[in-house]
Amino acid sequence: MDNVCFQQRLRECSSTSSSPQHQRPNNIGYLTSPMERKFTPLSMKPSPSRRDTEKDALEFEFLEGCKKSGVLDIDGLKQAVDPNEIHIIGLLGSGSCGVVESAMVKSKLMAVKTMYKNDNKENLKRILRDVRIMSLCNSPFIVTSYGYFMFDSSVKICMQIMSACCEKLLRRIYHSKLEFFPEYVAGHIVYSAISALDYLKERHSIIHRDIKPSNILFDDSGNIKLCDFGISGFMTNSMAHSKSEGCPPYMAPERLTIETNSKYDVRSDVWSLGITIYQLVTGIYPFPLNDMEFTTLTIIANLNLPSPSLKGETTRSFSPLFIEFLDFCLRKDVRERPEYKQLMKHDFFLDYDPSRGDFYKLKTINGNPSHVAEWFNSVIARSRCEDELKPIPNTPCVN
Ligand SMILES: Nc1ncnc2c1ncn2[C@@H]1O[C@H](COP(=O)(O)OP(=O)(O)OP(=O)(O)O)[C@@H](O)[C@H]1O
Repeated sequence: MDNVCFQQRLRECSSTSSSPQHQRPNNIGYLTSPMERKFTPLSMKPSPSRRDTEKDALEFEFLEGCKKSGVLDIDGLKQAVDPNEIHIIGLLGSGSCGVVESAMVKSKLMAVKTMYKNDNKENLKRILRDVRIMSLCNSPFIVTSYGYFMFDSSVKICMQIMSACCEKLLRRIYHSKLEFFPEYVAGHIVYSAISALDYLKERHSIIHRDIKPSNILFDDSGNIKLCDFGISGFMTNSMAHSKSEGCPPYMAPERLTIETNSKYDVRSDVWSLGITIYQLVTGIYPFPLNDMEFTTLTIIANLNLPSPSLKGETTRSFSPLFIEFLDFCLRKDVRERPEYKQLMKHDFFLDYDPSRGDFYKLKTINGNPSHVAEWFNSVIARSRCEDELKPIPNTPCVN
């Protein structure tokens, strides 16, 4: 490997705006401003001297999208909704691109994600991707979109409301000194996330590219769904061809290396899921994190250094099947890392497939009925809401 290129790619990654300490747009507020409530399609003709065809295409897509703005599909009923009918209740979360709030819309409780538009092409690309992919998807393992609103300076996506993301749960668990995610919950997350990722790949040729604890959501019934498609990409010949952003600490080694970062496939999401699961069950991000993100990324990208493994875990015990499954996901050399279809044949995955009847693991564990919903609700009951905002030491702070 050309060391100069490698170092350069690592520096790019560690300085990206989607680094763990995401930068937030300074115009984010909890409340919807009166400006946003008024829908006025933009006149977006760029001046001839500053013509950028890609930006023109994005702005055209935005104008086309405006035609469907304000039409929500709520429980099978399509209806035109006035932005004034969005009654914000409270903040659910925030990310690099905007805020997510709970809201009542036409007597339906929803999550409304507001993303702020600026002059930056990448910002518009990200917003449009999120809108487009959310509208496209129909999977029990992906948060459902009801529709969206487009305004001059922002876009709102109205979606199914979930109860908490894995990151918030992990923070609650850590600060209340509860047991980290049990293996059977990890199994349920693996089953749901891989089903969602496989659906995205097979049905829409989409790669998620941003798998991390904050993008995996729980509802009160124990359902697990993926969200946040802002940096997802469309693949050609099963390969992604853009060196798009992501969250560097969860990026696969091949995405950190200059020769391969613009040509990778869904196996990079397998790695990110592996790191996420490792963190949820041990409570620890598996690489040393210090002020120099560059150092962390160098360790991840170095194929000669060992991968994290639950084999060495001394504080908790895990089944050999789970350990093996995670070891497969965390193979540093992408050529040795399995794709979804291979992982879906692994016994650990199959144990959590509800269609397997008596073999379905969540029916009984040690003879006792065991449900993810019970676990989730007991964590919520036994921990404090304010802890969701407190970071965990040595863990990427992604939101
Ligand atoms: N449908 C939802 N229901 C409940 N909470 C949600 C929902 N969608 C998102 N959230 C919360 O809001 C947080 C931020 O959402 P999201 O990741 O979509 O924003 P983002 O700006 O794209 O963030 P990122 O910086 O991770 O890319 C999530 O981590 C989660 O806690």
